[in-house]
Amino acid sequence: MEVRLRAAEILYDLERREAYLNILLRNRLPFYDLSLKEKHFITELVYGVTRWKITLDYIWSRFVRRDNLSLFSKVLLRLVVYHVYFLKDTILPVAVNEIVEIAKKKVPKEAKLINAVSRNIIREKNNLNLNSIPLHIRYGVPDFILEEWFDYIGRGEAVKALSWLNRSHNVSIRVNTLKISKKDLKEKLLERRIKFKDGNLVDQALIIEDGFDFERSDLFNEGYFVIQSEASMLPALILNPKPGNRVIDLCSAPGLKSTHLAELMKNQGKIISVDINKNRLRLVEENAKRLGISIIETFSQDVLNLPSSLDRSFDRVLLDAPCSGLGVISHKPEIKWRLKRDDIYNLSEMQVKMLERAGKLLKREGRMVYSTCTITWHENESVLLQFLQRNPEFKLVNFKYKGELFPGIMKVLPHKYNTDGFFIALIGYE
Ligand SMILES: C[S@@+](CC[C@H](N)C(=O)[O-])C[C@H]1O[C@@H](n2cnc3c(N)ncnc32)[C@H](O)[C@@H]1O
Repeated sequence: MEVRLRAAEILYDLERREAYLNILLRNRLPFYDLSLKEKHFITELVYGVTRWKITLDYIWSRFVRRDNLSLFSKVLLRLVVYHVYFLKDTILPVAVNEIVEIAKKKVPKEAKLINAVSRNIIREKNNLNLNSIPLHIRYGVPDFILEEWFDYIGRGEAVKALSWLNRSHNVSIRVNTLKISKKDLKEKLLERRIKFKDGNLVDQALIIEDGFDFERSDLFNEGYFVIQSEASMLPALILNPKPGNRVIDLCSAPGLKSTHLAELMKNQGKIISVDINKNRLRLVEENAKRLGISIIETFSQDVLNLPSSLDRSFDRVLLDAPCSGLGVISHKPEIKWRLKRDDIYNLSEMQVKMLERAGKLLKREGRMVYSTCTITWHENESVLLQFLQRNPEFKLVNFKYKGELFPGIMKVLPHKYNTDGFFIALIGYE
C-alpha cells in the first residue's frame, strides 16, 4: 500500500502547494524505505497522473454527482482511472482495494463513495465513447493550448508533439570538456555499468538509457557533466562564442547555458550571468565551481534595469527568456495546468521589452540569441517580429547547424528531434 499512498501524497502536495514534481520527487524518494523498482513505480504514477489529469478528471467525474469532493479524494480517483486505462500490468482489484484502504485512512468520510465510484469505473471501462471526449481532453492539455498549437504548427504536428510530450524520455547529459573528454567519460560510465548512447542532435551530448542517480554520483560531483536536454544545448552552440569574448547571459539561472558558453570559450574571456532571482543565481555560482569555470561573474538584476554603462560592450548576448515552458512539459507536466491564456500574452509583452534592452548591449559586430523553451507564436516569432519592426538596425542572421542551413530561426519541435521543444533565433546588426 505504501507505494500508492506515497504517490497520492506527492500528487496532493503538488497541487495544494503549487510545488514542482521533479523537486518533490528528488526531496522525498531517498527517504522512503522502498526498493528501486517501487520508487520507479511511484515516479511513473505521479508523472502519468499529472500528465493526464484533465482526462482522468473527465472520466471519474461522470460517476460523481457532488462537486465538493476533497482534493485528496480527487487524487485517489485519478489514480484509480489511471490504473484502469493507462497501466497494462496491474491487477486491478488489488490496486483498487489498496486505494480504498488509503481513502479509509486519509479521507474516511469519502471512502465509501470512492469505493463505489471505483467499482463503477471498472464496470464501465469498455463503454467509454472516445469520440464524445473533447479533443483537448483526449490529448491531455487545456483547450487554449491545443488551439494555440493547431494555429501555430498545424493539427498534424500538434498531435505528434503532444504524443511525444505526454511520455517520459531518457535524460541527456552534456559532457564538460573542460574537465574530461567524451571518450573518457564514456569509459567511466561503462565501468559503472551505466547504459548510454550518443546524442541525436548535439555531439557533446550523451543519452543515459537507464536509471542513474545523477546528482549523487561521483562523476557528477567531479564536474564531468551537466544534466541538460539536447535542445537546451543549442542556444550556446548557435551563439558560438569565441575564447576571449565578452559575453552577457541575461536570464542565466541555474546556469546551464552560461556554463556551456564558458566551455565553448575554453574558460577564456568574460561572461556576466544576470538573473533577477538572487537565490537561483547562487546555483549558477555552484555549477560554475563544480565544472571548474572561472570566467563567470554573476549579477543580480532585472534585465530591464541594467545600467546603460553596459551598452554596446558585448560580443555575444544571450536572452534565454522566461517563458510558458510548453516545450518541457514532458518532464514538468504540472506547468500546463498552471498556465492561463493571458500568461502567454503577458510573457510576450515582457519578452519584447527584454529583447529591446538586450539589443542595446550588443557591439556592432556582435551576435545575439533569443531563445525560449516553449511552443507558442506569441512568445517566439511574434516577439522577434515586434523587435525587428521597432529596431530596423537589426536582422535575423542565417546559420548552419550540422550541415543544414537555418534562416535565422531554428524551431525545435520535440517529436522531430527527440528532445524538448525549443525556439532559437540568431540576431545581428544589418
Ligand atoms: C528559462 S530560465 C533561464 C534558464 C537558464 N538560461 C539556463 O540555461 O540555466 C529564466 C530565468 O529568467 C529569470 N528572470 C525572469 N525575469 C527576469 C528579469 N526581468 N530579469 C532577469 N532575469 C529574469 C528567472 O529568474 C529564471 O531564472
